[in-house]
Amino acid sequence: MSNSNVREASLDALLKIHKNQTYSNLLLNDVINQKKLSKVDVPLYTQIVYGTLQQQRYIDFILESFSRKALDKLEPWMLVLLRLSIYQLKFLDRVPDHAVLNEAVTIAKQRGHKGISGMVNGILRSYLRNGDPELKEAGSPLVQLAVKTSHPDWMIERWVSQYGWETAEEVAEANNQPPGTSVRINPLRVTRDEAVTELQEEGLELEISPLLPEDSLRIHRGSAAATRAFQEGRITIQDESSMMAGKVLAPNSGERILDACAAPGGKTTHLAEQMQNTGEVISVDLHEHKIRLINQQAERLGLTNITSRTGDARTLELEAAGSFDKILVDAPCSGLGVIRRKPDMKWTKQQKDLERLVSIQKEILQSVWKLLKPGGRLIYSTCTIDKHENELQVKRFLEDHDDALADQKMSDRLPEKVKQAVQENYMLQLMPGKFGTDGFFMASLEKRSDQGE
Ligand SMILES: C[S@@+](CC[C@H](N)C(=O)[O-])C[C@H]1O[C@@H](n2cnc3c(N)ncnc32)[C@H](O)[C@@H]1O
Repeated sequence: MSNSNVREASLDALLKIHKNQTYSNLLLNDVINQKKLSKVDVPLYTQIVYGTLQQQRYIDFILESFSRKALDKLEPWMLVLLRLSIYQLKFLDRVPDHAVLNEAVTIAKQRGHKGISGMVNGILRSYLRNGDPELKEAGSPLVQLAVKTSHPDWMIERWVSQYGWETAEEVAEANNQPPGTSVRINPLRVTRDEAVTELQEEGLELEISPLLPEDSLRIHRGSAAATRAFQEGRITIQDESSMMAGKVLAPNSGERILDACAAPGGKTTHLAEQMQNTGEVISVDLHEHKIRLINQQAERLGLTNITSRTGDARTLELEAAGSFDKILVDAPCSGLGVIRRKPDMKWTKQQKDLERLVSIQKEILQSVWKLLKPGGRLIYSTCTIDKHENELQVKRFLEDHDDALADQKMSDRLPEKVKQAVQENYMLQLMPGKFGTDGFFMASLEKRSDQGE
């Protein structure tokens, strides 16, 4: 397939995302599964689609200074074509400028009329002649940072107010870096060293995780999902930050565990593995269609100690009070810690979504707390970095619940390297990229055992 077909496919994909018909993380699987592109074309396609989404704000800043028409007045396909062309001219060294220009003009001729192709040609040539506009033209220092790192103003504003300028900038820069892939080893089927040998024999380049050396491998080259080790349940693709939630909950063999927000089952299966396929993990998710995903993972990994069911964790009355040894609440959240995996989130997420999520998280925590045994442990986790969803949520919960205690020993169950990110001994806030992981939060709470006795 030629590069021009890759660009057509990228244009179609970005147009679908632009019209809110799909999400970036689903697209790639679609294109590969439906064999729309050959294997060799996938890296360029991925780079153009993800890169254009990642840099959209900066690209629009460039386009605004060269287009006579306001960008929202352009036909969507033309805007998307201009964006992906500017992306290649500015950020992709591997494609020569004249090739980008020629193909953009050809596509514009095919999809539009002569006037449109002339406009596309004019805008791209002006950019090549004049280069980037001055960043200070973007506005205040905050807006300049938002444009430079290609984020919406509200996200930058929120991070600056919650963490200060320096961290906000680090987070925003990290969000534009490619995400890593790590895998969790299924200890019921394979040792770490056996997994290393097998994956290397399949051609993967990897290293033993510096954070969780017994449990995880970082994959630097090759597709973990395509390996026999994955298909036959010897490994699971999971970020190391998520593995830490399972390590911190630390379920024992024979225990009864609730995973209150469980789909697609990444953490449920980790808990079940740690329990040596004994005891019971009750895995609940609000969405019926996602229960299938948990079951598929359990089957793939050979786990029979998981019971999955649909349910609303805000009103879980299916279980007797105090009937679980440990509970995981991996709550629905804004996902602001995983932007590098889903760059379109920058343009689809809205600030008002966060308020709604904070109240859902609060309701879930309150409801499942009743189900925890006295002396039991609850881990609350999210893949966001927003303080309202994280530390403020947990602190308020502790204030409102006399029988809840901050687990001061959480650090003992964490990798040495991340302990510097522990707050007040019972909360961990990982920032995106800082330790090579996603942005992730967890807090460990214990239920008093001396109440009501
Ligand atoms: C962060 S994801 C969980 C990821 C999962 N723990 C894993 O590691 O694979 C949050 C999940 O919560 C579910 N959810 C949202 N609202 C819920 C509710 N009220 N009760 C139960 N599950 C809910 C969503 O469907 C979503 O699958």
